[in-house]
Amino acid sequence: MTESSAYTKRKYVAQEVEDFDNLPEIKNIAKVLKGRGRNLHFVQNEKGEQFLASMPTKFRKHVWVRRATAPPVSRKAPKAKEVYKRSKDHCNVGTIGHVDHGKTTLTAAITKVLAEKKLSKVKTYDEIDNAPEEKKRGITINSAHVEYSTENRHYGHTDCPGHADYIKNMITGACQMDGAILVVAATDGPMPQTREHLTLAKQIGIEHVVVYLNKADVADPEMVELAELELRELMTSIGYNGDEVKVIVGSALCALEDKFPELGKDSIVKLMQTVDEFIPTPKRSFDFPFFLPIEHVYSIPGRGTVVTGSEAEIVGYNKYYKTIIQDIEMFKKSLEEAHPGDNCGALLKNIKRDDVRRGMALIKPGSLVPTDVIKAQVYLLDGKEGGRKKAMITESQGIIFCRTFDCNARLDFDSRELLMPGEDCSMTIRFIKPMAIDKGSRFTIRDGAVTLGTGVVTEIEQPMGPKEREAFLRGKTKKQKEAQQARLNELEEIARKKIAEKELEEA
Ligand SMILES: Nc1nc2c(ncn2[C@@H]2O[C@H](COP(=O)(O)OP(=O)(O)OP(=O)(O)O)[C@@H](O)[C@H]2O)c(=O)[nH]1
Repeated sequence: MTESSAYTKRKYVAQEVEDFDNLPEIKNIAKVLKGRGRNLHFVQNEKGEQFLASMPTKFRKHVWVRRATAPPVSRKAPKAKEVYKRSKDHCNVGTIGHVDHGKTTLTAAITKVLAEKKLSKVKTYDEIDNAPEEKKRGITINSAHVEYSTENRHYGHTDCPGHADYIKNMITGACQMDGAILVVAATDGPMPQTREHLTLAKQIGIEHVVVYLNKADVADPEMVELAELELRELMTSIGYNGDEVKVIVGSALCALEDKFPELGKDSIVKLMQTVDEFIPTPKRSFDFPFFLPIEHVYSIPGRGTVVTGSEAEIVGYNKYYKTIIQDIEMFKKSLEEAHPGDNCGALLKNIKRDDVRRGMALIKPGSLVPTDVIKAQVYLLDGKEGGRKKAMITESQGIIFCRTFDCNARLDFDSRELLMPGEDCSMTIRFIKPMAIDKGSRFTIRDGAVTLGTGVVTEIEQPMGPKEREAFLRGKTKKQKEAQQARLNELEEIARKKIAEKELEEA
């Protein structure tokens, strides 16, 4: 084959990759390419298949693509898409826990063990953690979605990242869960992200957690016992019933490698029996208009029913688009109708990839007016619960995480200036952009790497008018800032004294 014949000219649509938040693996490659005057682009062919290609910085619509990197063109008629059959109740679970404690290994092991009963397709460790399909489509690679069934239920399983840097993705992943499998390595016992993931799971509203005490193949019985004891204590301190929680001891790696069945395969069978028994299928509400929070091309559990051909609106981050739902898929199977709790993807008419971002919501037209002002009841975590030891002062800034969105906001307390750790109060929260949020939504407030508190929306207020918004975004004048700083110093002093007194009392 000559060099020139290795290229094909086709009308591919290319779009530069700009957001690397969920593509850390290619971020460095993109940097190197940039130095050479080339950029990474998502390229889409006539069939809608997407892949990544490096191209000169300038955007071009007609691109030369190496044959090897272009998707193979099948001469056969395309296979009819499998249809999702609703023969069992559907439940969303997932693995949470500290980095390297074995979440992905366990996810792979569950699919392997259930595949022996033809209840799942085997997903290897690499398929889950490397998700080439996801990379190709330019969606998140940090939390992976797999499906499997037991005799009783069909499961959507989200494997969350454990690393502290990816907490944002963990929150999005955990929002989809009706119950969680907490993975703890018996060799380490509970670690910082074990606590953080549990705290966040509790705040998001995950009431049912089953524990898999992993790596029992390399931990001696005393270590396993100690890890279990520490974990039960930790869970109690976070508000779970640590004494009653179900703990399954085993080794995901042994299950994956077909070694020591009593530690491996048998523990996975026991784990899934426990999940079946102790994580109840939530009652789904069909009465509300549909609301699907967007996580790139995936949607996470919503309410109401979505039918293909439905008109819909995309709202959030001060954007509004009208669209039509052309197709719905769940785990690559076609759905006629999406039900609340389905982990589905929707194909939307006349919507460009860049129009939509994580955190927006696909809703029934007119069912929700996005707002930038809400009233909420907020609880400030104390140090023992994974929060800060510091008090929070009115007019503080924070990042609000709600379903799949995160947005900067200002917190103005109602009728007080100080909120001590362990206390709660009502407040008005102003977002920097109108967001898709409704009464009763639960959210988490974070500041950098720390979870500050948790809240629930009590009222949806009218969005700010243009003048109010402009003033809000402009911030305070120099004089106002100086006056505020002086008051802040006074309040911080009061808070310090209060905390010192409390610590003295406790001692
Ligand atoms: N000995 C032993 N090693 C295990 C076991 N389970 C997982 N591992 C190893 O632990 C390491 C981390 O496993 P992962 O499954 O990637 O951990 P993770 O929790 O998914 O990690 P993150 O997704 O990065 O948070 C890998 O080298 C696994 O082979 C086990 O049961 N026994």
